[in-house]
Amino acid sequence: MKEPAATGLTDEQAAAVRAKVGPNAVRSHRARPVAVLARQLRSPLLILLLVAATVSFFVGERTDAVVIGVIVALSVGLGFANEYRAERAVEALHEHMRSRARVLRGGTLVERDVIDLVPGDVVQLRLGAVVPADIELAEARDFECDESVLTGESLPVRKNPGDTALMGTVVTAGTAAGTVSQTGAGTAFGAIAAGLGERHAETAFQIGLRRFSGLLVWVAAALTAGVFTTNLIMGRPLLDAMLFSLAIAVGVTPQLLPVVVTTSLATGSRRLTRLKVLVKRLVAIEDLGDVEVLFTDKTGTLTQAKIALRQAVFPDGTPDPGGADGPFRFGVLCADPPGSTPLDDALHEAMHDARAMREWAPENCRRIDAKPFDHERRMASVLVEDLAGETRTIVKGAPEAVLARCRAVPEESRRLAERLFAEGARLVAVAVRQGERELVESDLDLAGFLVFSDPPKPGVEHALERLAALGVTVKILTGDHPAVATGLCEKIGLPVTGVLAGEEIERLDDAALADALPATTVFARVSPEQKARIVGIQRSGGLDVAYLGDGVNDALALHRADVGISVDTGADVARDAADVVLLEKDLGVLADGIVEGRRIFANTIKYLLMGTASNVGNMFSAAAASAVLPFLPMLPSQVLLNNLLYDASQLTIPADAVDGEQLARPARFDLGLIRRFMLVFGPLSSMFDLAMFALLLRVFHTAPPLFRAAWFVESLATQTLVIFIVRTRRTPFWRSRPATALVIAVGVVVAAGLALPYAPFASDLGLAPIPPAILGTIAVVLIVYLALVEVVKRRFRTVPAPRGRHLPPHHHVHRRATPFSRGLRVVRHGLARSASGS
Ligand SMILES: Nc1ncnc2c1ncn2[C@@H]1O[C@H](COP(=O)(O)OP(=O)(O)OP(=O)(O)O)[C@@H](O)[C@H]1O
Ligand SMILES: [Mg+2]
Repeated sequence: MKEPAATGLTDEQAAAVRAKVGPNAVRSHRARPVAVLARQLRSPLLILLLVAATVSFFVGERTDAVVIGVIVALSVGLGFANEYRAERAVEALHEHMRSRARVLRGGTLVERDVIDLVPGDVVQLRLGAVVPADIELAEARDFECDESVLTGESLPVRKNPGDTALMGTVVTAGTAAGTVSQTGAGTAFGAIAAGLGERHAETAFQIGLRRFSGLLVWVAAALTAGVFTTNLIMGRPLLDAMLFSLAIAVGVTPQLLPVVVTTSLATGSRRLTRLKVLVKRLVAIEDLGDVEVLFTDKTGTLTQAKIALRQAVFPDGTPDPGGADGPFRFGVLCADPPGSTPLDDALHEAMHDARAMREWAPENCRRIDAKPFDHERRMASVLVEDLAGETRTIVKGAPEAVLARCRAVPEESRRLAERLFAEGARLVAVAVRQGERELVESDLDLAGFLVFSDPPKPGVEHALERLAALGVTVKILTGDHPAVATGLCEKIGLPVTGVLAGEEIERLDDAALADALPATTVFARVSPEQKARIVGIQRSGGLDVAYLGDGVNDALALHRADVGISVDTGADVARDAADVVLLEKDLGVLADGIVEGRRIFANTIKYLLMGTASNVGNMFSAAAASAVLPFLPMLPSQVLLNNLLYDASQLTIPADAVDGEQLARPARFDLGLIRRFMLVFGPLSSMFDLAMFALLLRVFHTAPPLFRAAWFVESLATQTLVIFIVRTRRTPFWRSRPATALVIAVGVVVAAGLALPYAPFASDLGLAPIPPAILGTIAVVLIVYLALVEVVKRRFRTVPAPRGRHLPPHHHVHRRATPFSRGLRVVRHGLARSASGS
């Protein structure tokens, strides 16, 4: 077996093992061009079409077959380019967000990317961390893991030395260390993640989209079969009938749908990055848009987190000048090293400022023992020995916790604490016990209080107003005192309907707590577990819950929330637990993120409504016309070209602007609405097409090339221009301004369609130039059609979105798997290292 766990592996040994067993990854996030291309070609329709075109090239119409080939290649290229770009965006996100484990390498504790772990590595685990591999525990102190991601069991499981902490589970209590026994795909977690496939999780929205595509597949199948048989009955050549019906089927199916969704998400993530919001998984943007309740911690979100020591006072309230026996000195002696907690940092800062006038120096005291600050106990204590050899336990922490351990607390000190709390100060009590040789935290003497200030952040009021306007309820979960939290709420204009303190929450069972949630704005003096419990109970009530926090004490709640949001400068367990990382801790950018999520949703719906309303209608008309006309209303290649141009005009929809009123509430996918939309607007647009046919045949007596050219232009113009009406619920539609990109794209496409019949290669496409009289007719038909859609769309105005939980299955596995994915860069790095190691 391997050498003792105490020193772990060296980096070279680890690299050698890794060369053999591979990285600790459960999936890969590399954008692979071949895979993306394969996805574009996966459609059986396209393959059938290409086969038919090839056959026709050899036995029949050569130009038509070539044109079909070119158009199919163009649309595959279009889909490929867009989807590949989106995949690259995902890849870039991953490279931003590596997660690190604490591992012993060559006897020293270092941080390494989780995917670099190998069997034999000795790893340390702490509260809130995701277990980075299967780890056989050598030591464990009060250690518990939440294994629900593997077992579904939500109660934490106790782990003792000899047990295995399982990859992907979350440490809910205690600390532990042990040796990695299995990594990556060899773990249970790896097996589950692998079973879900390489690609990211489908959101509820994407599931809805898939159902919707399923619906269209049926429409397409029915249409194709119908068109094919009628065309055969009408005596058209088999190959023509086949090509035509396949082209219609291609026209009906929204091939670009997946592309539009991923492009929307990628565009959204780029915009958010500019706003200093990083999303770890693209789909998290959509989750952001659904947020209904936001829990947030207090420090740094609502306050400036510029915590400064305002004053130190003796128990009777007189100021401490900073002498050797005052609370200030004791507080400094009890502070954890810089960087541990904001309060201690403020103490270090204050000491630095006041250094010159001190007759004592902390260096003159020797630290014999220490219990660092812990969010559960809300206290820190040390045992120190001064130059004279005198020993002293110093305890500092939340006044409730410290005063409970003092032997006699004067009534005036309690009143003093109450008063300071009411003023909104962050307050810490300091108490000492002299003479003992070991650390004793009872029968203390109160030395005084340290009063810290942490002013509200400017701009918070405005951010809260925005969130309220977005329908998001904000609640505070803080380890601080209730009076401080409510005082702050008053200052920043957050109406407080109710306050619950940790002790009271402890006494409530889940049902009672669930009942209390709606009326409670402030949860104070809550422990890390309580934060997570509150988030969990709020979620089980059916609302989408986000949690914003940056401390070690926030990690559990971040894991539990639908959307975990942390801050770049926060504790690393918090950052690892989050889906969204803010580069600046600011509620305002969060509102931007929520808006972005909803914008993407709204734009995708636009694309769907467009596809069903006009595209399907057009294809339907073509099918119907082929049954009554003596010739094909459009050649198969023209159907495809028409569809390609239409698709191209739709590609800018992800960048379109969305009306404010549509962003005000989270929206839910409503298949019913889309179906109704299709049933009303499909026939409506077909009616106009059929009227156009009648005019072309009866009034203008057109020959096939002119007939096809006229209808090509009319159908392209109606189906693309209608976007300006469908994209907004406002009437008249011009009260909503579309994005310039959309206007340009649609304009260019319509112009191109209009120009085609006059192009030198028009006859190759089977089109003839359109005379002015027919152009005029097209314009009239177009205007009447658009006007009618404008009127009818009002009927679709208010459809209350169904609410309720919608997170798809395996959401948590996908989310937990994010850090364990391997990208190009990381793999190369690993190879380079193992090469140099050998
Ligand atoms: N370094 C420290 N030493 C002693 N006591 C501390 C220290 N840091 C915090 N406390 C006490 O513990 C309480 C809870 O702090 P904690 O950091 O758990 O709150 P929190 O939930 O992070 O608060 P917030 O919501 O404001 O971020 C504080 O109000 C304070 O009384
Ligand atoms: Mg905090």
